[in-house]
Amino acid sequence: MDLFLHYLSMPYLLDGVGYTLLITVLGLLGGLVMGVVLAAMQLSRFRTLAVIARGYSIIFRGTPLILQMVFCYNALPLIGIKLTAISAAGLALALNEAPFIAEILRSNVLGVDRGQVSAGQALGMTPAAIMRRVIAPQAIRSMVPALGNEAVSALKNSSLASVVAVQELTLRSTQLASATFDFFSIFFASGLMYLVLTGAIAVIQIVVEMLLDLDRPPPKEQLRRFLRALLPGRAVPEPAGAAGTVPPDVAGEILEEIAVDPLPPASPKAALARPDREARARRLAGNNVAVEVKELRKNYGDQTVLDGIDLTVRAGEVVALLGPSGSGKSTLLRCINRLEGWEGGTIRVGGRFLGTDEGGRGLSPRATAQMRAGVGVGMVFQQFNLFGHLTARENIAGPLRWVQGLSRLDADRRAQELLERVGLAHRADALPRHLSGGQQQRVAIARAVAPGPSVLLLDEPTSALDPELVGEVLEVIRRLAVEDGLAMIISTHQLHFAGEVADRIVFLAGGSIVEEGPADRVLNQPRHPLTARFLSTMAAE
Ligand SMILES: Nc1ncnc2c1ncn2[C@@H]1O[C@H](COP(=O)(O)OP(=O)(O)OP(=O)(O)O)[C@@H](O)[C@H]1O
Repeated sequence: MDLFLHYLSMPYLLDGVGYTLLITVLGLLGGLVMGVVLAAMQLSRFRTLAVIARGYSIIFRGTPLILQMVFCYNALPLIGIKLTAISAAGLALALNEAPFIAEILRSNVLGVDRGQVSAGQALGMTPAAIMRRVIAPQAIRSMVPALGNEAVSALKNSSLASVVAVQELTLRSTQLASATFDFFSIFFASGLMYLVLTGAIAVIQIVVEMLLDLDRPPPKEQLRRFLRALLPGRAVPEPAGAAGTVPPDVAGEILEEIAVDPLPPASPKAALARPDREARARRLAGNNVAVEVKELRKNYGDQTVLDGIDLTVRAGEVVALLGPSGSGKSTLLRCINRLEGWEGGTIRVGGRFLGTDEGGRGLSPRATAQMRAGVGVGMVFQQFNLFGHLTARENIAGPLRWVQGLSRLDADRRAQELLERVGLAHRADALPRHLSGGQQQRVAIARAVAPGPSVLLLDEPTSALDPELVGEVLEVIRRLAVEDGLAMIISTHQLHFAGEVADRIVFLAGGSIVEEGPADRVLNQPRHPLTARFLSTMAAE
């Protein structure tokens, strides 16, 4: 035992620990930097870069680290790069770690819900802003455990540096054991030193995970969890109310969450029924054109999804898109917002060709995003697509700061105003996953109208909701239509709502508009047999 304690505090071995740490840090930091570059290359639009990165991964994941160490130390000098043993070992470890770290980064970036990316695009965020504000914060949270694993394996792999005579812990332990023949005490002491180092990595991982935890509890509870994670076998006293019973503040929160949160009273304007439809139609006919779609053709592979669509929507007009599933409603909305490209025809929003310059040449994703924000076209998605790591308030205020350049104060004020308007001011600090579907969609609508768009596209805004939540969302949309005078194109299966709110109904089937006209006329006296069949099927449901 004495010998064991002696080796534990022996400077010769402790120096070895220092070298071990140095190589590990070099390997991890270098691997992280190269991993980011490799991941970016693999995710890039440029195929050549992706192919080069993949080739690198195949070579460096597929060959033993020990050979890479020897290569860096003995072969690089042949081409004029002479490194010290420690630098060569650090470089080899970095080269070896890079493809593993790149895969962790890539898979976590791809794991972020694509709907949130579409929402960011629709809000006018540039690809860089989407990466920085939406993808990276969520990807980083989910990659911490895998990076912790990688750090532990890098630490253990650093022992291979002994092959190029780096005096790290394993080499020094072996040398000492060969000289003293006290194998057991020395290797036991060095094993314990490795355990302390990997234990420290585990502690760092736990702390980072806790700091990044979006549901982070108060500091006292955090300390208790930390101790419980460190001492899994030992009972750490639960605070009152933690076991079995729900503490009063949490119970209050849950009750608040499930409580009905009614919309504020409608403005007198919104409470009124639609004014005389014919007078309104005449007034709308004199308004500027908000959206103009001409001869739009869109294919997915061999399938023609939109086949020569012509559609004009005027400022303030509400158009309901009806049609059977697969008729192309969502695709049409996504094309209008330039979230999709197309094969033929033109689309103008607010008089501008979104995504192309005056000469018809395609703009970069960044320029398209800026144009989207400039023309003022908002979008609400079937699956809400709220940014999962941001509170309701931040979902609205964030894009106002990042895209419209508002100050934090102004953006927060506008977000609060809109949350009040959709009846959710009391849930401003809630994360999307703590809101019901109806509440999430109300926040998503508030987010879409926050920058004051002139055109709002709503893609089946209620079809992902439980029936009892549909009404609250439709009421928010109805009020927007009446109060704000936005041009709206709504794809919906809610016939009653379409009849009440829409000025015009456009019926799509097989990628073509087969009928369009005033909402009450189309709903009550459809002229095309497909419209009639669809309406009677929907009515029967
Ligand atoms: N990204 C895609 N890749 C390939 N095909 C697609 C893609 N998106 C849509 N489609 C196809 O395009 C057609 C139209 O789809 P779209 O979602 O626009 O219809 P929809 O009328 O909105 O349907 P629903 O009412 O069910 O949402 C469908 O046949 C669909 O399978």
